[in-house]
Amino acid sequence: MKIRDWLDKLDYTLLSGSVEEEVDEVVYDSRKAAPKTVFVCMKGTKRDSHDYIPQVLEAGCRVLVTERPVEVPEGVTVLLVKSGREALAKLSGARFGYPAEKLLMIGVTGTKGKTTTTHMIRKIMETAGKKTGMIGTNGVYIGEDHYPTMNTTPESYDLHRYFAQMVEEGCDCCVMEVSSQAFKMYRVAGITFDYGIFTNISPDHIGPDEHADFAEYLYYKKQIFVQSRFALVNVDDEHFEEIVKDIPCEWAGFGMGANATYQAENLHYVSEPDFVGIEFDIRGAHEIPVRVNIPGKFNVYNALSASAVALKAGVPAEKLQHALEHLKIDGRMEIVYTSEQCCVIVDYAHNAVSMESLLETLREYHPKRLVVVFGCGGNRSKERRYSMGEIGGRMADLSILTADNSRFEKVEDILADIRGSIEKTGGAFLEIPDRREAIEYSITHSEPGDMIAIIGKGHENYQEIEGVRYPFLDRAVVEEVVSKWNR
Ligand SMILES: CC(=O)N[C@H]1[C@@H](OP(=O)(O)OP(=O)(O)OC[C@H]2O[C@@H](n3ccc(=O)[nH]c3=O)[C@H](O)[C@@H]2O)O[C@H](CO)[C@@H](O)[C@@H]1O[C@H](C)C(=O)N[C@@H](C)C(=O)N[C@H](CCC(=O)O)C(=O)O
Ligand SMILES: Nc1ncnc2c1ncn2[C@@H]1O[C@H](COP(=O)(O)OP(=O)(O)OP(=O)(O)O)[C@@H](O)[C@H]1O
Repeated sequence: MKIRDWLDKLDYTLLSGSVEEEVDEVVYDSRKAAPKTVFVCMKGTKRDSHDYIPQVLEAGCRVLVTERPVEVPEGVTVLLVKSGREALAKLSGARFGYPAEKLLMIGVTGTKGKTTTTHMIRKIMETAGKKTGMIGTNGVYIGEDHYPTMNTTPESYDLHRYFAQMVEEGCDCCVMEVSSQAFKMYRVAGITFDYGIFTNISPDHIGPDEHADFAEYLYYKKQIFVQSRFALVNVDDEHFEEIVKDIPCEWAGFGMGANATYQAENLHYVSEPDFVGIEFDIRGAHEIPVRVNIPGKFNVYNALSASAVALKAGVPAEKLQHALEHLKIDGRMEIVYTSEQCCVIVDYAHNAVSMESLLETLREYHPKRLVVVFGCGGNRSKERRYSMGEIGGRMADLSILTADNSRFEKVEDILADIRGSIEKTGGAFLEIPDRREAIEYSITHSEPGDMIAIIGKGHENYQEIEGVRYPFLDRAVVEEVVSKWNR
């Protein structure tokens, strides 16, 4: 392979050397440089990898992609580009033979609901016999294999590597979460999504190393429209008009509003001993009644957009109905136990906005008592402790305060911060610093008809204490407690 073979989508200026140089790999970490690799330099948020060029050349690399002219020994090939990250994305696509073009690509962006919606789409597609790879916060799923990832949307090189693996393993489809940060950092540059979903937007991810302000956050989220053939947009979002302003692709709306092409009507909250979820009718472009096996009004939106994509992709209504009725998503409104006595839900809600919407939606099921077990992470903003404490006190019948990744702080100190705000509300609360004991207490002291929400960690399978991650999975603890308690 010659570097020339990977340059068809790249805008570059050849500063030295030759495009006839032999190559066999693209790398963006100097520690992986070797003979026949192309090293792509970029200015990161912490380091500028142009600084590693001497080590890279030492390791035998002969082709560099740089954002500025650099001094190199004669014969070294230097390709000058505007953005190293964008170049990495384009080169990686070429390196793996553009695997995304061989898959039905579905991208999901938005402040909330990305993980849930991608899981729903995968379940529906697989029920319809379409093998589907998935990439997002919970990791990468290809067939029975699962790979953890550092970011919601991994770096472009890794994305193309996973797409190639999906193609190799016979996937028809790939559904992935696309964070606004991914658009900003060109992780998905050059990819066209057959369907792009915009779930919703609210102020989040604004601050150092993320977005300067809400306008920038919205701008990057809207890139989904630039890169999609067809988009689905939440018509009920507070910012709907801004979202669809100057939208460059074909699109349809989903939501409860009459202007939605995929509209939800006749919504019912179902709470039966063996089924807790939502029922509604999809109206508009189709007329299909569905039952979704996870509770929460916001899951109507997640299920609607997932259904819209599936229906557009030709999935039969009965497959869609079957998939939604038998859903289970790790750590997202996951019903771990349900009986006449109580219903235990594990959810990832870990900030005030998601905690509030979660408790609000669980209230609609009219539980005898709504009990919430939660804590807050250590060495993070204290504001979260005050706001989550206030919401627990105001919206739950009982809050059980406990550990949640205390990191280098004492759990008791974190709980004291939460206590400060919960006390002001007059809401009932208990402090049980050990998370296992807190979960156990919530179940063994339940009253018939209780709904217990264990929140904050969702799918995370560890507790982070003083720099060490100890195995801990809320779901497993609930299952253990319930089996002991039922004996
Ligand atoms: C702020 C940010 O997004 N940073 C991302 C970025 O890292 P960076 O630019 O800071 O990297 P850097 O450490 O400065 O290094 C620059 C370059 O030097 C190279 N290097 C480094 C060391 C060395 O010895 N040799 C070398 O060549 C690195 O490989 C890199 O190419 O590129 C890395 C590789 O792709 C990402 O893992 C990293 O995400 C960090 C971990 C992060 O926290 N990102 C968050 C903000 C994020 O992306 N979040 C969204 C989710 C948001 C949501 O929930 O909606 C996500 O998609 O995960
Ligand atoms: N459509 C939605 N609107 C509002 N809240 C939602 C929605 N879907 C899920 N949630 C709530 O937000 C939490 C996170 O959901 P999910 O993981 O699906 O979103 P995400 O976009 O992937 O979020 P994150 O970027 O934090 O990983 C859920 O646990 C639930 O409490």
